[in-house]
Amino acid sequence: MIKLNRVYFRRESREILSNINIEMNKGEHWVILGKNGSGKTTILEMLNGYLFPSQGTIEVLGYQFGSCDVREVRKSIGYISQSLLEKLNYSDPVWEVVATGLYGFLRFYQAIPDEVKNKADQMLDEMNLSHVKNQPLGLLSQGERKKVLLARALISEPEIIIMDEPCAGLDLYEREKLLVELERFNKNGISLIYVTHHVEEIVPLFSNVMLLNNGEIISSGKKKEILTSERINHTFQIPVQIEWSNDRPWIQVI
Ligand SMILES: Nc1ncnc2c1ncn2[C@@H]1O[C@H](COP(=O)(O)OP(=O)(O)OP(=O)(O)O)[C@@H](O)[C@H]1O
Repeated sequence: MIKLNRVYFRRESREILSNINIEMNKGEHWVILGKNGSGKTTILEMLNGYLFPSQGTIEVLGYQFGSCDVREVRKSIGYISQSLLEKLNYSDPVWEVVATGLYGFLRFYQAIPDEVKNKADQMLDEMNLSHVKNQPLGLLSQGERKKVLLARALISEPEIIIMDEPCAGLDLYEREKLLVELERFNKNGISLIYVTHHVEEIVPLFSNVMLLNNGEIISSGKKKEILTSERINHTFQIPVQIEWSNDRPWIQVI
C-alpha cells in the first residue's frame, strides 16, 4: 500500500530525514511516534505528495511519486491536520464543511445538490453529530471539530486516512471520544496512519508502530514488539516504563 525506499530529505545542508525504509500493508493501521522535530509531519507531507524526497522513492497505492499525477493519489487519501482545520471557514454550517470533502474543496461557491447534502447528513448522523449539523463550524468544541474533519475525510470513501496529532488540544473526555471514532476504520477497510507524541493514544485498533528520532527510524513493526520501555526511552530520551492495560500502552516517567 505504501513503500518508502531509502528516502532522504535535505534542506539547507540539514538532513531532516535519513534513509527511511518502510512498507505499510493493507489492513494495517500505523502510528508514527517521535519527539518534536523528529520528522513525522515531513513524512506525512511526502505521503500526500506535498514534499518530494531529495533522494529515494515513494510508492502509494501503486503510484510511484515523480511519475504519476499526485492529485489522483490524493483522491484516495483523507488528510486530517490542524492546518486543514485552519483553512476551513468557521462561519460555514457543519454539514457543508463535511460535504466539501466529496469535492476536495475548502468551501462551496455553488449550489449543493440534494444528494450531497443527504450524504453529509448521513455521515454526521453516523458520528452522532446530527444535533450540530446546521451550526457554524466555529461554534463547535475542539473535539467536535476534529470529528467533523473525520466525517469530511470519510465521506469521499478514501483508502487511506492520515491524521497528524488529531488529539492535540483535546481534554481527556474529548480525546477518548475521538479515539472511539477511530474504531470505525476496522469496519470499512480503510488504513490509518496516525502521528502523535502520546503513547496512550495507541488504542487497540493500531497494529504497527514506527519510532522516529532525529529523522531516522529507530524501529518499526508490530506494536507489542516496538512499544517497549527501552525503545520509548531511546526515542524520547527520558527514562520511562510502559505498561499494557486493556490492550493499550500507558507510560510512566521513572
Ligand atoms: N521545508 C523545510 N525547510 C526547512 N526545514 C524544514 C522543512 N520542513 C521541515 N523542516 C524541519 O525539519 C524538522 C522536522 O520537522 P517536522 O515538522 O517533520 O517534525 P515533527 O516530528 O512533525 O515535529 P512536531 O512533533 O513538533 O510537529 C524540523 O526541525 C523542521 O524545522
